[in-house]
Amino acid sequence: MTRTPVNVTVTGAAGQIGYALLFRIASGHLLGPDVPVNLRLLEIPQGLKAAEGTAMELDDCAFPLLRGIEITDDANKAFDGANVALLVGARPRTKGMERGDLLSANGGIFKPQGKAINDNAADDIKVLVVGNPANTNALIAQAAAPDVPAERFTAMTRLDHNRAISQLAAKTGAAVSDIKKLTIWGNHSATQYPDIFHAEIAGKNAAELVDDEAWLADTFIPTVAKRGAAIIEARGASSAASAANAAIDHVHTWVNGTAAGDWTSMGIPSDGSYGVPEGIISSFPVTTENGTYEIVQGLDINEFSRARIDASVKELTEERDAVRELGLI
Ligand SMILES: NC(=O)C1=CN([C@@H]2O[C@H](COP(=O)(O)OP(=O)(O)OC[C@H]3O[C@@H](n4cnc5c(N)ncnc54)[C@H](O)[C@@H]3O)[C@@H](O)[C@H]2O)C=CC1
Ligand SMILES: O=C([O-])CC(=O)C(=O)O
Repeated sequence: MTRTPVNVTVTGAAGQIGYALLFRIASGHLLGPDVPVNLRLLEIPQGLKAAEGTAMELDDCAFPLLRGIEITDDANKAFDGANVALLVGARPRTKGMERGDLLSANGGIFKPQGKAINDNAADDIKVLVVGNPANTNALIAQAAAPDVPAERFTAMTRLDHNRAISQLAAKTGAAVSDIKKLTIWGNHSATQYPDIFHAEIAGKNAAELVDDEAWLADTFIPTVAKRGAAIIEARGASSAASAANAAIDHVHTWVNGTAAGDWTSMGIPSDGSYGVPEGIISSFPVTTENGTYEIVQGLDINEFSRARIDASVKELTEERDAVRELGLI
């Protein structure tokens, strides 16, 4: 049976994450090995030529699942009929830029893109925001799309999730595949909280196995939370392949489901669970099934975790208040 191709829109397609992402979407890693895709690439005018070059290379791969590529600088065209949207293009913080300037510059990108999604995307649209500050950019886009169910707007904390699994595997000597139920709470920023208190390593509680609160507080959490900065320091450029990989993981899990006995981390609009104010886009432990997700409920949050979740959530509410004051939501 021939399946209808899924329309996947990628913004910032000519950037470094775009370059690491598009080939994996076209080869079937985003949605599955039997799902054909149409790619829609959105760039600013200065990025169009490079996007065309990437499209030439995509053609040269002769991917059987890739049914078409469109390149545009018009958001309404890029999101027309989109089923999946990966919002990667963003305004990076430059020297001397205050946080308000950064939020306002990104508001100028994510508000019109949210509206274009609202007006043009397919009814089943799923949005992942990668461009930083990812959680608040997702909130801006979501607020500009009142006709789209809010839960379709998500922000990427899967890279943090994967980084935390890798660090925990290195500490304990466990295989990555033996680590389950790890959680990233809060913001994709240095305040994020990677939580191993409910995580399991080959079925045993990870925090009990590690049994080293000083390592948790002084090594594990800061290493995961500041990994992005460490990559920039080492590579001279920010994470690209690992960020693209996490974007693939995020959407693949959302569409195809979490494994039994495991969960993942996604930045999603809070429903008030775990005392996180309703509406802000914060990372939670979630299970996914049939293209929908649910927050894992009933976890016991100890004092160590509570203080850290609250600190990251406070930062998110401050970012929300700042974009509200700027008239962006
Ligand atoms: N959530 C996460 O875990 C991570 C997020 N990031 C963020 O992802 C974003 C992209 O990173 P890179 O690809 O390395 O940046 P990059 O600078 O290489 O590429 C960004 C691209 O976006 C384009 N762009 C800018 N404004 C646009 C607009 N309005 N519409 C369409 N395209 C637009 C630019 O022309 C450029 O080609 C950054 O904001 C970065 O901070 C990076 C790593 C991890
Ligand atoms: O700060 C950046 O652009 C990179 C980033 O988000 C990360 O690697 O986690």
